[in-house]
Amino acid sequence: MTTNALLLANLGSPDSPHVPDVKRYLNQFLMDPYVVDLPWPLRRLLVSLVLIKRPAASAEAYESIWWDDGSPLIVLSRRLQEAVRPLWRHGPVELCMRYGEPSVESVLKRLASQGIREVTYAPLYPQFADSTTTTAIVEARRVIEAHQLPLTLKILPPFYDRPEYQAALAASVEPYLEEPYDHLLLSFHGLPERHIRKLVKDRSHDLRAPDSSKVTAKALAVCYRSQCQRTAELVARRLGIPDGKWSVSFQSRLGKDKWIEPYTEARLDELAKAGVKRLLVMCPAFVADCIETLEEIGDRGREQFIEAGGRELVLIPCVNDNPAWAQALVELCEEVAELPPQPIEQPRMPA
Ligand SMILES: C=CC1=C(C)c2cc3[nH]c(cc4nc(cc5[nH]c(cc1n2)c(C)c5CCC(=O)O)C(CCC(=O)O)=C4C)c(C)c3C=C
Ligand SMILES: [Fe+2]
Ligand SMILES: [Fe+2]
Repeated sequence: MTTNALLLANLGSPDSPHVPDVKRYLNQFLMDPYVVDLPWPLRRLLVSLVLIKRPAASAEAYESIWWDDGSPLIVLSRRLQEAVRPLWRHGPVELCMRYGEPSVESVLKRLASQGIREVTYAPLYPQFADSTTTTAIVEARRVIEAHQLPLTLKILPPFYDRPEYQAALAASVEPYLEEPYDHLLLSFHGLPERHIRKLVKDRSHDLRAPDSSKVTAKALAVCYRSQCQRTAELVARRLGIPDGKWSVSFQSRLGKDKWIEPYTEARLDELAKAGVKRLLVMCPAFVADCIETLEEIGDRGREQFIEAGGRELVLIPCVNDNPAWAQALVELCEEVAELPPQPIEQPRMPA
């Protein structure tokens, strides 16, 4: 194999937890047509309205979780990069972020200038969504085309059901099951239902389905909610958690649209009211802890659960830089790197 760089791509964070940086980051993020999928004038209007109050609220949330060496998402992604480096035998291992720094553009340009010609590109999202996977791929292709970079991309597909990932995920949860607990909640990042309806052609596809067993392969390939449900079923089965002792929910709703359900906020109340005292929560839409896990679940969610009558909420860390996850990621990426170059598909256009 020729020199093949591994490029890990995650979502990104603001440069600092201060309002101007958070506002710039939110503007870049929310103006992405794969995230807020409205025609430009409407998107601009809606995002401008969100940018009146949200930057201050988000800045306060970022401030509360920020580490000495930066945003947890970035620091943990860097640590993963370091853990992967000695395992990847084919070339350099780099890290980029879809929003903020280090940008996809700066890293791809640097790789090309170093003489790299092949890049294994790994969007670090276990489940597929246009607002994460597609936009990460479209941005890399845009950069290559705009700067005429002599790079071939080999892309890691979503890996929610891959045994390598599932084993690493389950191993990260196992120690938390040793003490008695009442329930395990798997809280995934939410998504407007519309994002899924656009992709699933089958009108009878059920966006409320309590399990993934009846979902067709075609729908599963593009339905984020079904992939989340399948992720949870596989990990619960692997860990031997009985049905009824685990459930799925979706967090981080923004705006007034209908997002996929059940909402995590509602589930936290329901579980406390149903007598759950010691609740474990894991967040398998994320491979690195971030504002969504540490602040939304670890701080606000915990407070809400206890106010509703629960006793303890234990937030299980993401796979982060666990050696088993670094090894699994390398195995998944090696498989992709060994494939012949993929034909360039036309990316699906937003909105
Ligand atoms: C329309 C809004 C949003 C969609 C759709 C969305 C999808 C989505 N996001 C992630 C992963 C992450 N999101 C993070 C933060 C975050 N997400 C949104 C909005 C949407 N996300 C906002 C406004 C924010 C910023 C924080 C806030 O103000 O609440 C993060 C963490 C970033 C960090 O710096 O820590 C991640 C990771 C997924 C997986 C997803 C769809 C599947
Ligand atoms: Fe998000
Ligand atoms: Fe959030």
